[in-house]
Amino acid sequence: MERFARIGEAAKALGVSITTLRRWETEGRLCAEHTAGGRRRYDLAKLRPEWFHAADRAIRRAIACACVSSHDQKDDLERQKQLLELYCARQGGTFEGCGGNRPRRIGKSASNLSRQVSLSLKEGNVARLEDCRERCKIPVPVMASARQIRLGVDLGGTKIEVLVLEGEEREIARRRIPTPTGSYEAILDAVRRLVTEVEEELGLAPLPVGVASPGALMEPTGLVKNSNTVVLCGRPLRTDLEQLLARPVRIANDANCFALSEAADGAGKGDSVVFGVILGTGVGGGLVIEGKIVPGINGIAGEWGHNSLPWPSPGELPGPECYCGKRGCIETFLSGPGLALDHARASGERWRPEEIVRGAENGDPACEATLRRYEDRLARGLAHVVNLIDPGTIVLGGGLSKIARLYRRVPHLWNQWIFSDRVATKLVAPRHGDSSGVRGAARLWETPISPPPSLRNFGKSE
Ligand SMILES: OC[C@H]1O[C@](O)(CO)[C@@H](O)[C@@H]1O
Repeated sequence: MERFARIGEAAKALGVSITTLRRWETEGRLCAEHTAGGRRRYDLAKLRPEWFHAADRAIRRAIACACVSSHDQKDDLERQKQLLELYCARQGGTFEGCGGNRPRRIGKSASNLSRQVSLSLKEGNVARLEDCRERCKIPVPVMASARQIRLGVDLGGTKIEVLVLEGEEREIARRRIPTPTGSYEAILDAVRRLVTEVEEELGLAPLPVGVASPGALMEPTGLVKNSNTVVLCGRPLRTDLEQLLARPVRIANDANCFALSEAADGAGKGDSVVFGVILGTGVGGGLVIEGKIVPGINGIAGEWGHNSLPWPSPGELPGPECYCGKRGCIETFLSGPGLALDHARASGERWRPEEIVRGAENGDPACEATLRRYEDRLARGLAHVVNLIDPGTIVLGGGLSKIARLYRRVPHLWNQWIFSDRVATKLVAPRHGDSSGVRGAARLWETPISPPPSLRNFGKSE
């Protein structure tokens, strides 16, 4: 690959049009080099450093440190972290996140941190923030965060959606396409296309991206686990997207993003403990406490869909086979395919969930019986959730959350299984419908997820 590219090649490398590239140059966000003959060339090693530094990436170690001096500078800290994260992504590395604090207060860990920084400075591996600003000539997310623009991607089993949110509520762009089936690379490419198209159309500098995805990232490898979109399993989704998009990416479980969105400005707003449930191709759950996602030490908090169905009747045992290798998981009864399978077993008819719901509305006894079994199982499953975490609100999401009767019937049924004389938990429909996942993904850049345990100890002596 030629390092010094003509304008068309450089625009292609960045995934933008020539007009956008020219505008960035006029705005001083990137500079061209000049050949001896006075021709403009764009240095790809600066624009897409990850293509050129793959070899030394493996041996380089960077410590990124952001600091502010008081609590009311939280926004400033977040901006510094975004800048550092972008810098690391541009160098081809992955930023794992480190908090900033008042150095005076963090005492021992501060001195360990500064020892690590000076060691790395000696090794030539640390870039000061000023250096990052200087080197990140190409658009930085600081600009976006000043305008409070966030970009979320919902990477679902059936559709990929991109959303750009301005401020708290305003959706300024949205795109949705069917998820390409069968190939991980096709999924990555679809995300890249959607993100760059939407940014280009709005004339935005590359934004940091939040992604909602089924499953979780295995730490410390960052490989995906537990995704019902099985081509994602075992893949380094975050690193691959960071490299492809040349920017920092945060990924969280789809149900966690859904719960975050509904707790922030949706049906759970005002409640300190909100449990968000996905009833779709898969069944998942996310827990948000005081406005923050609780990811859990294994990254699986809320995954109630892979517990076995509680208080099973003999006819429900051992239960259908699950893709996770077990039998009788809640997901095998309460997902869309689970509902269809249950109806087919009982009636011999292979109907889709929406046909079963319509059938029940039109008085079909087999459809009515299927929905009653579904409601009873949902009540038992959610009773476990209430007994365990006792949330103020449970919000249902995913395709099956559109079944209106669930909100009337399930709270009557769950009383018998919940260990309390009175149940105040509300079961509610999502305010943002099936946009909640993508809204929560965009919010990943506003409410940082608590760092995994390995990073919580960052700066402490080993
Ligand atoms: O997509 C819905 C849910 O399905 C799962 O992959 C489990 O099978 C969860 O991780 C996700 O939240």
